[in-house]
Parts: sequence; C-alpha cells; structure tokens
Amino acid sequence: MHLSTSNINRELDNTSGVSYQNQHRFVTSAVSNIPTVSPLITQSEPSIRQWNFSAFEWTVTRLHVLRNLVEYAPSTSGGSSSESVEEHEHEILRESPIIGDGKFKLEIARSTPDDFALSLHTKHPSSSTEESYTHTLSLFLTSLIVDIEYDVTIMVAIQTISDKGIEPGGAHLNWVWEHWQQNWKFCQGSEVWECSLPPLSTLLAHPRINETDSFILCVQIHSPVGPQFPQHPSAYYVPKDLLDGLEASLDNPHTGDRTFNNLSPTAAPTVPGGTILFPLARKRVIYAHSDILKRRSEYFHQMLNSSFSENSFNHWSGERKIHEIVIKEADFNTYCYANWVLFKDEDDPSEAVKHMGEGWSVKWLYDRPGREGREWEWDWKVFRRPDTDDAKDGSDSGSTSNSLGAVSSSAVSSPSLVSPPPPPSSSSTSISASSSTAKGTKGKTPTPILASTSMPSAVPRTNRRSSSSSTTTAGERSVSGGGNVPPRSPSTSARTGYVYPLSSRPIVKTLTSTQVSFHAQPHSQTLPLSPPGLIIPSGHVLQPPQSALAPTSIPDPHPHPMSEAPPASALSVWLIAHRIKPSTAFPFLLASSKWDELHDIIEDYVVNNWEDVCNSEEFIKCCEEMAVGEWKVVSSTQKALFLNVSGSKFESPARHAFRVKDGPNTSFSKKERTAQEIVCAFKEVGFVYLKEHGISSKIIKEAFEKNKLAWDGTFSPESLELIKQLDQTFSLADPRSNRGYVEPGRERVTQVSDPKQIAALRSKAPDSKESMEIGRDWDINYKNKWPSESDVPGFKDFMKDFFQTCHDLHTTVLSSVALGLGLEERFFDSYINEQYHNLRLLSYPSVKSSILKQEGQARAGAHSDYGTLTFVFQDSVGGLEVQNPHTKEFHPATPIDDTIVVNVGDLLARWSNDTLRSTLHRVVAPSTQAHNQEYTPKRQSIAFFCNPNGGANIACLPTCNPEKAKYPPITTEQYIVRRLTETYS
Ligand SMILES: O=C(O)CCC(=O)C(=O)O
Ligand SMILES: [Fe+2]
Repeated sequence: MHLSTSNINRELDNTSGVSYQNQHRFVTSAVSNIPTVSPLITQSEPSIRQWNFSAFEWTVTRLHVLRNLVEYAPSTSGGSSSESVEEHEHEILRESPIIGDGKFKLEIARSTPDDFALSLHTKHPSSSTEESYTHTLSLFLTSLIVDIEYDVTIMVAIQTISDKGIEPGGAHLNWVWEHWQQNWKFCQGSEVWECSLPPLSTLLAHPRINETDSFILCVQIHSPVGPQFPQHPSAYYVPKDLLDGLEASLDNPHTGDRTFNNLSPTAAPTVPGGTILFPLARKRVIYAHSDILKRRSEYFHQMLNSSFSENSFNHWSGERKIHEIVIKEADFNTYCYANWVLFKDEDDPSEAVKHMGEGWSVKWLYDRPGREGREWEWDWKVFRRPDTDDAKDGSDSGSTSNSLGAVSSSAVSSPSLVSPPPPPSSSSTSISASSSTAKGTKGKTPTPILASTSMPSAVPRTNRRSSSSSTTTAGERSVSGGGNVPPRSPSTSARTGYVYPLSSRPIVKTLTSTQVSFHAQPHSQTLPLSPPGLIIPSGHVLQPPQSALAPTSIPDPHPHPMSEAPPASALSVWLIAHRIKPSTAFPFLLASSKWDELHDIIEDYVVNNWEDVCNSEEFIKCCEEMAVGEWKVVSSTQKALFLNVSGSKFESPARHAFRVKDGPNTSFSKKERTAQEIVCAFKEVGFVYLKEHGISSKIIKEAFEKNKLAWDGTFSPESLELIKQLDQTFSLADPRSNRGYVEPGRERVTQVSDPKQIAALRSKAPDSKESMEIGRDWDINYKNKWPSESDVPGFKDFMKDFFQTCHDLHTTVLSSVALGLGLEERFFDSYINEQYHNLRLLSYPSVKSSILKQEGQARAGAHSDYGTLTFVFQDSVGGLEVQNPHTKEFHPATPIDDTIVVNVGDLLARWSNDTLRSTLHRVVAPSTQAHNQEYTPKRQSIAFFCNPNGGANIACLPTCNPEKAKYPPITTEQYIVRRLTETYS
C-alpha cells in the first residue's frame, strides 16, 4: 500500500491562510488539517475563526463485491467518465442520502478515476491487465439550495472499522485516506462537487479493510461563519430589508419625483345575497420614482428620457420637482411600478370585465363642470360607460355622485353602499403641503382616507409578489414582467371581436411640486400619447379626454405612503391580459387560473402563439418554477402543458386539456377546433388530458370506491375464488377471454415480443400490480365472472354501466379524431359499435421503494397499449409516466382532478399509418415521492382499453396516405390476441 504524507501540497494564501488545492493524499498521521489559523496571520487580524461543521459517516460493506462490480464490470461506453454498473447489486450505488440538514445530497457512482487516483492504483492480484483497474468510485455532493451561494470546505476521508466497531465522532486515527477541498462555492451552475475515491483494489490492500470487508466513508462539510467569510448572497437572493426599503419607497411623498394620478378601483360591491351592483373607483395619487419606472418599463424609459423629461421644464430652484402622470385606467401603476398583481378570492371577474373595452377612464373622476364644490373628486365613484348620453357630450346630467354611473339611481343611492363622503377636512391642506413639497414636510401627519368607511371592505389576500422575489407569501407566484410590457398596438380579441383601447398609455404632464396640488396647469403641456385611431366598441375614436387633464383643485386627501394596496381586481388582470405578448403570456396564463373567462382568453392566446410563447425566456422560467412547486395554483391546462413541455423537447407539444362534450349547441367550428387540437396532440405526444368529458366526478368516485373493494378484503374468499378460477381458464386456454383476476407478477407489459425474453423479464422484474379484467358482459364465448351480489352489492351493475359510459366516450372521442384526420365525423362508428373493449381495475400494492428503484423494476413496465384509445382514471398517488419519443426521457403524467388521461393505442396508430402516436408509458414510483421514503404508497387506477370490433379490418385510413401504407391489414382480433398471448403466455 502506498502511504504518504509527502504529496500534501499546501498552498499559502495571503488572505485565508493554508489551503489545500484539491489534492488527494493518504495519511497515517493523527493531525487534523482543518486550517483554522493562518501562519501568516497579523496582529490586526482576528485570531479566532468560526466554522459550521456537519459530518456524515457511511459504512460501506461487501467491499469485495463492490470492487468486482466497479473494477471488473465491462465498460459500456468507452471512456465516459460515469458508466453504469448493475446498481442494484450494491446498495451504496443506489442510495443517495440527504445530509447537512437537508442541504446536500450524497451519491456514489462508478467513474473513471482522475490521474491522481490512477497513480495510486495498484493491480488486483488476480488481474493481469491494466484495463481491469480503470474504474473507481466517485463521490458526488449536490447542493439542494443553489439559490444561495454557499462557500464550503469539504473533507472526504476513509476510515477503517476498528476492533471496537464504529468509533463515535469519526476519529481520524483510523483514516487511511483523506481529501480536502478548500473554498468550494456551491451556486447555480456549480451545484455538484465530485471527488474520485481511491481504487477499491488499493483500499482492499489495507489489511484492516480487507479483513472487515468494509470501511467508513466520512464526509465533513465546513462552512465559515463570521465577518471574515461573508456568505455572499447570489443574484437570486435579495435581503429582505433591502426589499422592505424598496417597498417603502413606493408612494413616498418625501422621495418620489413622479405622481401617478390614476384610478384606484375597488371590487364591485355586493348587496346581501351577493348581487353585484356596480364597480367603483376613486382618484388616487401615488408617488413614484422615475429611476425605478425607467428600469421597470421600457415604455417609461423612453418617455422619461424623451423631450417630456423634467429637464425641459423650469422649476423653482432648490425644490424637488414632482411630475404628474395621469393614468387613465385602473391599477396600472400597481403592476408597472412594483410588479405586484394582487388577487383576492372573492373577485368576480365576470362582473369586473363586463365593461372592459367600453372606455372606463379616469376622465370621469375629473373635472365635472357644474359640480358643486370639488371635494367629491377624491371620493369613490361609480364607473360609467362612455356611450351614455352624458358621456358622449361630456355634460353633467346628474346631480349626485351616481350620475357617473350607468346603473340605476336607486341602486347607486343605496345608502349602505355609497354614502357621499364628508367633504375634505381642513387638515387636507396640510396633507397637500406634505405631499407636494419636498421642503418643510417634517412633522406633518397625513389625514385618514376620506370615505373609506363607506366602502365595503375588500380584504386583500397577501399573495403579493415583490419585484425581485419570485415567491409570494401565499405561495403563489403572481404575474411577473408586467412592468416590462410596453404599450403596443391594440390587438383584436379573438373572443369578442372588438378592439380594446390601448389601456396603458398614460397622459403625461409635468408640473412643479407646488403645482401638483394647488395650481392649474396649462393644458398645452399635456401630451396625449394615445395613438390615433383606437376604436372603442361604440365606434368612437378614443381621444385623450381633455377633462382628464384638468388640474386638481382640492389637495389630495389620501395619506402617503398609501396603505397596503388592495388586491388587483380581475379588471386589472384582464387589462394585463390584453397586453399579453409571447414573452409574458405564460405567466399570465398561470396567474389567471382562478378566473375561467380570463384564463380561457389567455389560453387561446398561448395556443395560437405557441411557438413564440414556448420559446420565451419567461416560459422556461415558469416551467422551472412549476417544477419546484412554486406555482401552487395550477390549472389542469397548465399541468397538461407542463407535462407536454417539460423537458421541452417534444417537437411541438400538445397544448390543451380538451373539451369533447361541448353539448348540442356546439358550433361546428368549435368542434373542429377541438378535433384539430386532439389530433395535433395525438400526433405529437400520443397523450392528452381530457376534461369536461361528461363522466361525472360522482361516477368516477364510485368507480374508485368499487375498485377498492376488490382489493381491500371486502370480496369474500368465495368471490375471489370465482374470479381466480376464471383467470386460470383464460391463462391456460384462451387469451381472447381477457377477463378475470391477474395476480401480481402475472403480467409483464413490455414492447418485447419474443416469448422467451418476456418470460425472462417476468421472472426477473414482474409488474408489481394486480388487476381485475372485465369485458362486455353479453359476450357469448367469454364470460365475466363477478363477485356474488350479496358479497358486493351493486358491483356488477355499476361496472356494467361504467363500461357502457366509457364506450360512449370512446365513440365521442373517436368522432373528434375522425374530424381531425379529415374523415367524416361518424367514420369510426361502425367499426367500434360492438364494444370489444376491456375494463381493467388496477391495484398497485404498497411496495418497498428500494425495490421499485431497482433496474428494470416498475409497477408497470414501459409499454404501449394495443387498441384504439385507453382512458386512464388515476387516483392522486401518481407514477404514470410518458416517454418523450425524441429524447426517450419519461415525464410524469401527474394526476389532475377531473381529467382522464387518454392515449392512443397501437391499433389506432397502425390504422392511421403512424400519423397518430402510440407512446410508451409506464407506472413507477411517483416523481414527487421523497427520496428517502421507505414505502411507495399503494395506488389505484382504472384503465378502459378501447378496441375496434373484433372482426374490424384495420387497414390504413383513407386520409393517412394509404398508397404508402406501412402495415398490411389485420383484424382487431388477430392483432390483440397476438399481443395478449405474448403478454400472458
Ligand atoms: O395505472 C396506470 O396509470 C396505467 C396503466 C396502464 O398503462 C396499463 O395498464 O396499460
Ligand atoms: Fe398502458
């Protein structure tokens, strides 16, 4: 054995003292080499350093077996650094413990050793060639917290097991090898640290290791603490106090240099009983900072650097200038300035969006000629529609505040809802002084918000996302990037067909601070930026409202900074939605999942612009965030999208959870569209989630309850016997029966067709599941065997009904497929009316996770199904995975409430000349399962395998290039019997 201390290479570093630069060494000494004190330390430097320290010991046994596996197993891919061995043959290669308070994952794998390890390499006595030694083990330490940079020193050592067994504390007396890594920084892009271990043959030359056939692997992670070793925050980590500081600058009259004069909307108030009356808004001033605005928004960047900038105006020397920006629509500042979009549960989007596109405007909160007094301009108002007479001519037709609304005066005057606020108190003058002038503001106390008590209180949910943090307090991520959405040409809504006014263009005027509150501004300074020709539904060209530019006559009575912003209404989200572009569409889609109507519109946009959306950076970011569970509220569509795009290498992913039961009034175009989408998904992925499929959740729930009865001991032994008897019949005699009970280990789904290979697979890694197979109950040749009625009342009737229900759905989905393939809608009907299907109740018993992790083991091995379509109803456990045909990677088909997973089977693929894809899938331990979870929980699923009629001739479909048919015609029965025989024989 080569033992040495001579190759310790100490490199002196002036700042941190001794460091061992990635050197391996063998030591026999008892000296600890933790470099706590530098020999170059000076008087001025602190003499004490602190380290956090976590240590981990891993006893590796069966070393000879491991050595043989690692060093003598053949190379599989000449020279790659990490090559697979039969991992299941040694536990150390399978396990990956989490250490250091969950911060690190430790793994050991076979690798090609680096030069140093090779130089330590000694020949195995029984080996004659060098090649047999070219592999060793490497240890991999992966940081699980890469969003924080983490400086560490790592030590890996190998220790013998002493006579007394494992000594407490990892005493280094018995270390036979150690390796130090100084100053390693775990961060994004550098998450894994690797270290080659000495060749196992070399270690086995150590008498004690050889004798005990084991050693202890010691891993220590040292992280410095204290000022000498700051844990540098990464770009992704912003200290909370910094964020708080930034937040405090929002609407701060002492520092802001811009005011936004905008609408502050509220949710439409409701009367008891929930009827929504009308939406309200009031004028608000919000102080902002041009520096932030410019950086947050390309639009403001251009605007504030342009000729409208402050430099073009005179101002009182020495006085801070405050420039006013009038925003015509609600909540713009909220998202633009701070990147906050707030949602609240009770928001009713359908109400909030009712008036969208109808010109809601801040102009209605401004100058109203003839109004007595001006104080009311700060009060809550009812929005009005611009197409009322009053709106058109701009005259004032009412005498109370409700004249601004389009709602009936009786509703508006409901005193409990909109009692006119008291006029501003004299203290508002002091407010205006404090909010408008930078000088002399100290000691002024803001006045409480006027009229706030008359408002229904909207309790905000606090799921606000700060501009630099990606999570929200409620765990939901709200829309990001909104502030970077520059105004753009209005787009036509596919749904409504009209053009929305460009909502984000502010009207700008610039005034001095004193002018903000007290003095009229010359209108000549106003710069309407709305582009010409914007059409509102009534057909009016939207002009910048002159009234919106009117000066403020009564000082702003609201306190600043304003209190916590109320949740954004659905209106503001709606507004955002109409500014969507490919780069922002996906987060909007995620954020809007609670509001069906809004969500549908964004979804349309995403689907129609899919290529651009999925190539955007924000989309990739969202996928990553979804993968780590940052988006808590995720709709089925998003999950489907995620399923289909995660890995993002599907050529062009399927995009929808589809509605197939659109009802009798469904227009042809909608049906067509669904058909196109389904066929598109079947071509690309072969799998879709089906929602709104028409099978009620009650029925599905009951199916699962009944399924459970078959496996939880409810069936009497007699009933089970009946079912098993049948199984024997068909197993031995006739696979066409395909009915009965299939015990664990009986089936081995696979793509392999050689019976010998299947048998070998079955004995080595059988599917760990059991199932009960049910066919059409009226078949004259093959009989379902049911449990006795007294044993499980209603079981048989329910399953028969369920069978019929699934058959009906098959007909519906195939009619959609027919349309999508350019066939007559009812093309398949006569091929599928005999219900030659198979209903499979599946149970996957709880199993030791380590078994499922073994090579080739699965709850159901990778396979494709045989028929036309399969409907898979899953419980919530998960584990179904779908293979990306291009990358061969498997992606989880995560259970989604109220959806059915539908996949194309081989016969439909064959029928369509492989236009539709029959994709490999499998059932394994759920991807969400914790690493160290000892048992994988039991799982239930129900699969309905749809087939064409037994005698149907499956020959290339007329629209699928029959002149280039890849397969000869075959009947369903011939094909399925062949496959079943392979699977069970
Ligand atoms: O249990 C599942 O989720 C799928 C089962 C399956 O693919 C099959 O039985 O063919
Ligand atoms: Fe399957």
